[in-house]
Amino acid sequence: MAYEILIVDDEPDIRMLIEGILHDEGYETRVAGDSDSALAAFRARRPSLVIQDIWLQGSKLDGLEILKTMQAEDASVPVVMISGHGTIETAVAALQHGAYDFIEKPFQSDRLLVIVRRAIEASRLERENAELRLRAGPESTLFGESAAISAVRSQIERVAPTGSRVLITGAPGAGKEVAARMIHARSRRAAGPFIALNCATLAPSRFEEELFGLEGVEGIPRRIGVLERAHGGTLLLDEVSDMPIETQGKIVRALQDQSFERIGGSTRIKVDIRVISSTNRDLQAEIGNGRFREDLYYRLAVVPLRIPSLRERREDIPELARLFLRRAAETAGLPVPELSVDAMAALQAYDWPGNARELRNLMERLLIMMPGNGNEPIRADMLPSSISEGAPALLKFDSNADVMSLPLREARDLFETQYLQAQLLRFGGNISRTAGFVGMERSALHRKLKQLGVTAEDRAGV
Ligand SMILES: Nc1ncnc2c1ncn2[C@@H]1O[C@H](COP(=O)(O)OP(=O)(O)OP(=O)(O)O)[C@@H](O)[C@H]1O
Repeated sequence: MAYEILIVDDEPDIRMLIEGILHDEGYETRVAGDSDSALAAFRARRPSLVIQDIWLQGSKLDGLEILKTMQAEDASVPVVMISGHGTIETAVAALQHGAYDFIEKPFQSDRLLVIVRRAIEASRLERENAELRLRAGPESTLFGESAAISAVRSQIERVAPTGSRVLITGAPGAGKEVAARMIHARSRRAAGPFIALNCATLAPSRFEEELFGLEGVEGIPRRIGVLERAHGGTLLLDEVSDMPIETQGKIVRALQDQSFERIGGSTRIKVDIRVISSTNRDLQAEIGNGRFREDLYYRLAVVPLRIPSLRERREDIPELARLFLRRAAETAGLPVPELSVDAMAALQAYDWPGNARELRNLMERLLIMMPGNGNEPIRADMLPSSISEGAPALLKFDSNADVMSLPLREARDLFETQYLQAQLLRFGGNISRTAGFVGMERSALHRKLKQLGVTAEDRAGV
């Protein structure tokens, strides 16, 4: 099947020129001259790629706004921007809004074709990767060597075989579902099903049918709910705080009796299920404002388990980053790239509001977008600017010409300060582990930090 490319440019000559170049290479094309027709074409049939001019005369939206709209509707279609002279800043903004690349006018046809080929290949790999990930099955081991995640793992080992209900709390993307799968995999129910119900994405009107199923009547087929499907195994109620309050009352009863009726049915169905729930909200507060039933809370939170955010365990970042890169490379059939020291330090200094999920997505994107397909190490300057800008000052040391104007003692103090700040950041501010790594006694490190004026705040990296 030929790839189809949508060309959006207000100048008919340029559109024809690009069409000609692409047709010669066997690509199919569609064209649009303004934002309305561009978006209509995009919505009518997804192209394999969009080539989008930044400046469009007489168009409702400019190229950047069209890009944002397309990305919001379907980020899997790569967009290559065309910029005229003096619009490089806009082109950079386009990259930040998800454009794959940009090409400056006037351009050589070879250059355009290289970018087009690469963009299509990258999006094909990205799609394949997502499919393979689904097939490879989800993660059921919480990786990481920090004290915080090791403590979570030992709690899991203890609680898994008991069959107790567990309430897992933690920020979005921190690994709550991985923890739930780990509990299931290490329980006596491991051979039974693991069913996850995401309460945040389910429409309130569909909730009860999804949970309890439907007794088929008069032409409506019978539907089996998740409570029945999870029989003999584990049911994860993901984002449980989003369950409608009326449904909460019904699930309390089902949990108490380990039995329920299908909607429209009158036979009680007995099940044997372990329920694990997860939330990123404060359920006590939800109880306080009447959105969550207290009796359900006490039934679910027999054993509470908190998954710490990634920024509370920065030591785990290198292992997780390498793990995610390796997984992505294996599924894409590409070599596993190294992460340079400066890239790793920048990753460790970043706060990861999206937690492990954000790290995983970034590693997958880097692998696919990298030049040289994994043969070169990933450097800090290849990371998004929000991450590379936060890299510890140490990394800029080499290019810091000012240091050459300092006497040796001051230059050494500056180096030691930056070096120790960066090392403390790697170890989450933990003095003992930092001391062990840099080869100093704990007390000597304390003295040194005091002498250099490195404060507790610098140590925690906040
Ligand atoms: N410690 C870990 N080891 C391995 N993979 C992890 C770890 N933590 C998270 N992941 C991966 O990060 C992604 C997000 O994890 P998960 O879905 O468990 O987060 P979550 O806390 O349930 O998120 P949400 O609150 O959005 O439901 C998944 O792809 C998961 O495989």
